Amino acid sequence: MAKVLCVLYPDPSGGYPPPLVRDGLPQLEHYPDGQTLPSPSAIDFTPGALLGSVSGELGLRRFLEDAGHELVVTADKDGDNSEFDRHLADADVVISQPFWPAYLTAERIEKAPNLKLALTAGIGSDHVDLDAAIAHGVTVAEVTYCNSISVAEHVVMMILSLVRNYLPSNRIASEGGWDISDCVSRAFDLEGMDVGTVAAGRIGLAVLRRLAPFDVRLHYTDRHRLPTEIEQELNLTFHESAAAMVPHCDVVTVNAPLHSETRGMFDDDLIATMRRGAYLINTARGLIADREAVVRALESGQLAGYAGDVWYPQPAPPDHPWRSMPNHGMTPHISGSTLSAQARYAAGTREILESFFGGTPVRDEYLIVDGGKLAGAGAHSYSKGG
Ligand SMILES: NC(=O)C1=CN([C@@H]2O[C@H](COP(=O)(O)OP(=O)(O)OC[C@H]3O[C@@H](n4cnc5c(N)ncnc54)[C@H](O)[C@@H]3O)[C@@H](O)[C@H]2O)C=CC1
Repeated sequence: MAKVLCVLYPDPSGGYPPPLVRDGLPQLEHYPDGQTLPSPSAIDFTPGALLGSVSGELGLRRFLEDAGHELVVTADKDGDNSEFDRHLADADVVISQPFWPAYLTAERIEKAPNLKLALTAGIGSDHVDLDAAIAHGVTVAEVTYCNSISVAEHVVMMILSLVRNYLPSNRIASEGGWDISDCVSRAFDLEGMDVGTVAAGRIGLAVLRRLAPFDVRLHYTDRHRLPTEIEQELNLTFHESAAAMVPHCDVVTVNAPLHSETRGMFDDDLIATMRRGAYLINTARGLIADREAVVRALESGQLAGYAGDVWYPQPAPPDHPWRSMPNHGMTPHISGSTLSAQARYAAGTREILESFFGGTPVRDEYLIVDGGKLAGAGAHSYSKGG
């Protein structure tokens, strides 16, 4: 029987469970491109409940224990003496969410001789050293599409928040003020702007689709070009690279995975080629943007705003400069962990575990690494040497 080690974020400060805000969730039929929603044999949780924190256990305990497996759930993931490290030594499966990532470094994979499956309850498996997983025959899988739309909605929210100067204006209202000049001296309409996405995969394309009605000019770059019908439908301008695209944009949104081609992409040099006063929204991964370059660009006014929810490391230390830089709209890593998304990725996690323990193939679109190489969604969207 297997040992499943699951790393989740801590419970709410007010205790678990938090009060239910709404009754149930809307029913979806399938994902926008027709991909089937997660399809485990059953679920042992109420959709809409908080599943991603330690006491939520992704709704997995009954299913795993009934099958005779051991489930260990912890939030204690960093440092050599962490509970994660102690249990990793004999774990068969590690489950982690990108919001509170258990960094599966090459050293940690080395110390986990039984490890066969690293499962991301969410999307984005860069917290796993994929080269080490390839070398050690560890399968890496994630719940592809589970929160792509959640993030796309967040991106649209952040673009509007920055361009319209929403957050400072809300603060002024909350603090009893009525300083209209202070609110509007950084506020613009999005209409007529050039908006570009680095990557037009599930999230990037969903952002483009959601922004089209705002009467903006839409741009994208991706290593896979979109079908001509979609380019025509959304009136998209394709660019060969991010470097070719960003000088033409007022707003840039980053929706690519973190790997060797994207690490540190938004550095001083690339940001210097952006329009003065451009906005950069990064909900992909913190390390795609150079931490200090972003701060410098906001301080000089080269960027009018930066927003996102991804940092490095996570959780970010209290003195991380992105917490205090000017004109930012940062949040903790939350966009892909709405209660709606949690229901999908908890179900998808169970689906992957059912395949893994049942000896049937994990859906190809869920695979990042398998059989000692990049596979499925991983072969499409990642490069080795991340
Ligand atoms: N903030 C959050 O809560 C979340 C963040 N994410 C991040 O967003 C990423 C993308 O997610 P999806 O759109 O669902 O994945 P996806 O696999 O559908 O799309 C990724 C796209 O990136 C493109 N790409 C890869 N390398 C590139 C490069 N060097 N230049 C240009 N394009 C490149 C791929 O061709 C693909 O079209 C994830 O890998 C993850 O890092 C995903 C979900 C939640």
